[in-house]
Amino acid sequence: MTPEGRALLLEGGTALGLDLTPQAEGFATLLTLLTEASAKMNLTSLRGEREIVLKHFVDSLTCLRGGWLADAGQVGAGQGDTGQVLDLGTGAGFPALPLALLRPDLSITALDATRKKVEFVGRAAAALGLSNVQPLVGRAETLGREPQQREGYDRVVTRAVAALPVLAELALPFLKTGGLLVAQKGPLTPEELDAGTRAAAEVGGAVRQVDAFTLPVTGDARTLIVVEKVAPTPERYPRREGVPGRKPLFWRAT
Ligand SMILES: C[S@@+](CC[C@H](N)C(=O)[O-])C[C@H]1O[C@@H](n2cnc3c(N)ncnc32)[C@H](O)[C@@H]1O
Repeated sequence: MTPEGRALLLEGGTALGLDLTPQAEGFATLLTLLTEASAKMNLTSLRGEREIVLKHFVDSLTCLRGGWLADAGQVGAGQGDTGQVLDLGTGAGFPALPLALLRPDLSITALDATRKKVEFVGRAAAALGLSNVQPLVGRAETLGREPQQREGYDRVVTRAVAALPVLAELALPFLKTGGLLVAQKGPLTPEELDAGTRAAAEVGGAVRQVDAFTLPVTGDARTLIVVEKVAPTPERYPRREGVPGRKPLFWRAT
């Protein structure tokens, strides 16, 4: 990472109230791994140090806004003191890898349907010495029905994966009652929020916060949506693979 890239990383962190100095070397290694791997396969659309630092690294860490992940281990008392976090649709490891660098106390499962992306996340986690990241390949619709996955997590984080009604159906089955979905999105329309609120209620959730803000340095619009699981998800959800995206609850497919 160049001195300019490091300065941007630290500036972005400061804007989020985070001192990233201790993790700067880890982020530099991740930048190298991502750049090398992207030259060989289609891992991420973002290219170039500035974009990766701001729109992958700093953007990923905005899931820490509001402190919703601070007490992830407190949910489901008696299950150990490590918060179980699922990153649903992690892609090349975002937000899972930046989050794991900052929060060794969290046990993060990085799930994606695309094997080569998950394999990259596993390789990157090993190179970074992150023993708190577990890669998982598969579709959320199917894994969310497996007994060892369903209701297995304190938090689900997810960045840039789907419309809110789709996220609610895919994510809520993974959460213990009392757990939280922390969804990172771009701008959110009132219509999407309305459909997402109704979809969340259908699968056992309630929207707790909608936090609209701008990404440090770039000024891009972002929204962090927090949904609490207040009741078990009905057995019929999630519907079979592809259906939540094709026929979203209370929403039109995009
Ligand atoms: C636009 S990418 C975002 C990746 C990453 N979260 C990021 O912010 O860079 C969306 C990812 O979600 C994954 N995905 C979408 N629907 C999924 C599903 N039903 N189950 C598992 N992964 C899914 C895709 O394979 C893709 O890698």
